Amino acid sequence: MKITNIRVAEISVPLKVPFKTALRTVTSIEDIIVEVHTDTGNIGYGEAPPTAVITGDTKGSIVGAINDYISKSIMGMDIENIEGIMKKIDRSIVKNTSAKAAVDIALYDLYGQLYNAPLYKLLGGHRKEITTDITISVNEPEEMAKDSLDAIKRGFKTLKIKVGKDPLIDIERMKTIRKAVGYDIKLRIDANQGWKPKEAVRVLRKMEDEGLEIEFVEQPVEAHDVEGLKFVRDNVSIPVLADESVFSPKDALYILQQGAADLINIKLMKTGGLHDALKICSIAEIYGTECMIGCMLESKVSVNAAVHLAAAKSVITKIDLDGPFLCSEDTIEGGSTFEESKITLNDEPGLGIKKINGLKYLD
Ligand SMILES: C[C@H](N)C(=O)N[C@H](CCC(=O)O)C(=O)O
Ligand SMILES: [Mg+2]
Repeated sequence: MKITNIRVAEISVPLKVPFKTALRTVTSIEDIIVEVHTDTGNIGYGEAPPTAVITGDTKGSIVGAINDYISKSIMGMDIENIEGIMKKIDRSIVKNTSAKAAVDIALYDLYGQLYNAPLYKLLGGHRKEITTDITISVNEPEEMAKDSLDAIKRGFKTLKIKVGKDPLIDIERMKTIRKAVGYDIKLRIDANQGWKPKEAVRVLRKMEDEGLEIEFVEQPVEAHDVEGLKFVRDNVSIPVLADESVFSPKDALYILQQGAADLINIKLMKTGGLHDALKICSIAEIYGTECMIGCMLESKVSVNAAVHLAAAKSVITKIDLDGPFLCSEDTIEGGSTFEESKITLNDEPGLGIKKINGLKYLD
């Protein structure tokens, strides 16, 4: 099965409500879709979101990296040699992890098709169903409490609450939400780098003293501030999860060697796809550290790849794959089924994606 063509397209899907974090506000998913075509007529699908504030990747840079560097480096190669292909991609251009992820995902889709097996079975086959949280955007406390109750009505039992805007209001946000939802619902928080280390310790200790039962705090301080992350971890009881601080397997190793986090958030758009995400799983296992699998604002294509990884690997114990639940429409036929908080895998080869509607090709 040899690579004969790589096409890129745009997909646009409005969100149900604006997605707001300490870093940005977004109203629709505007992602790049990749199709890898082969001499056997098979097509592998991938996706990349332009999350400039986190990965540095824009739509233009994703398309340029794929067309001008990645595609050229692997054209004509055999899918059977996935290891060789991944080495070529890695050496074709530095950084550009979202572009690399889109192509990597499409190639793993083809790898599954080549061996007529669903990807999660090739990668480990640990389970067939996973349960995700859903994100509550950062807003005024009352509005967030209402959004939380709405999410619970939709069937979600774990909420990921965005904070990191203003420390005092963040405490108010969590008090109001906990009061509204009670104690049967798990609350995890994501500050998206919004606090300074000492500020984070003050806010989190207050949340502990108030008995708010926070499952973990995600990325309390700036991405580069590993020392600050460790300071937070050493001074609060709430477990600390590293998100923006960990892109590559090397980053994961460094964070764990420094003892700077209790948990690692793996996102395919940070690792450059499944190939390096698998390495983080192995590193985390060696350190006895559990992982979360997360996503950016992605639709069902790349989230499906993350679903397959999560289903394959037992070290991934926390799931934040709510991208498709945030979308107002589903333009993708096939793949895993997203119902309430449950994501169920099917046994179609690869990712099982049949067709993507509404694509605007860029060639
Ligand atoms: C969508 C997911 N639940 C999430 O919250 N991801 C963010 C980054 C999303 C973005 O800004 O595109 C995160 O975990 O930081
Ligand atoms: Mg995060």
